[in-house]
Amino acid sequence: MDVAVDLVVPVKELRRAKSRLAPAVAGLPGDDADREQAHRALALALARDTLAAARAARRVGRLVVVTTESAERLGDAGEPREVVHDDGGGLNAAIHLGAAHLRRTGSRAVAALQADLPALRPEELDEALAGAVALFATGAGAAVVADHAGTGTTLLVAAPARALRPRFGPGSARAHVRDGAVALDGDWPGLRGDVDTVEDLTRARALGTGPATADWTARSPVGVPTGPV
Ligand SMILES: Nc1nc2c(ncn2[C@@H]2O[C@H](COP(=O)(O)OP(=O)(O)OP(=O)(O)O)[C@@H](O)[C@H]2O)c(=O)[nH]1
Ligand SMILES: C=C(OP(=O)(O)O)C(=O)O
Repeated sequence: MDVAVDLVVPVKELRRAKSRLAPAVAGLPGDDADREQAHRALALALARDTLAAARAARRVGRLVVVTTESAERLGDAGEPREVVHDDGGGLNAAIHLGAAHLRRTGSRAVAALQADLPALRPEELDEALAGAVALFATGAGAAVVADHAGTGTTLLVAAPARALRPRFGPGSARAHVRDGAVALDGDWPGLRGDVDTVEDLTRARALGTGPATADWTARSPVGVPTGPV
């Protein structure tokens, strides 16, 4: 196996996650509790598909999830991964916790991957990680993959000798580049396809999502346009 990079995936507490996706469940039948349940199920489906694709990537070594959710909820029992408890400090703090956990016991390059990439394909992640490792060989300290809009970050990779220094949040792609990360080019629509809004979910469906998100949309069609993107 061509292992090169250890991965941190932050997964927010499901009942607080993906608030911008509320319109996807607003028209569903039932009461508020039913819609909240469907909203949590959608956030979980996005994370499960992301984690399954990441686990299938050949270049991913250890995979650490930082979350308050249970490991069993987040995927198949057979998927090897470690879980670090989120201490409630927010997204960048969660990534710091995961990276520190990895670096205490390892010396590989470390990356942070967002957990809302339901159309991610393992080959895309492998290509991006290979691109980052090639850059490190030329002296770069970090590499970044911007989201489909070009403003956010879906993947941040740090060379073995450098701290990860996550600056996730609005405008994070530019913040990571300002901090020395090199932006990776690549035709990786699934890797760049973070799902924050119903429009993003429609785009991801057109690319083809993993089974958890496909199952959610099949069972909860209201609020998710089914026409051409
Ligand atoms: N562990 C952890 N993960 C987080 C936290 N905040 C965001 N994330 C994760 O970071 C990634 C990107 O998060 P956002 O798109 O900002 O997600 P969000 O806060 O759930 O979405 P909105 O409520 O719509 O802003 C997703 O994988 C989230 O699960 C946090 O406080 N802790
Ligand atoms: C947290 C980020 O983005 P979003 O909230 O748009 O997913 C980011 O891109 O750094």
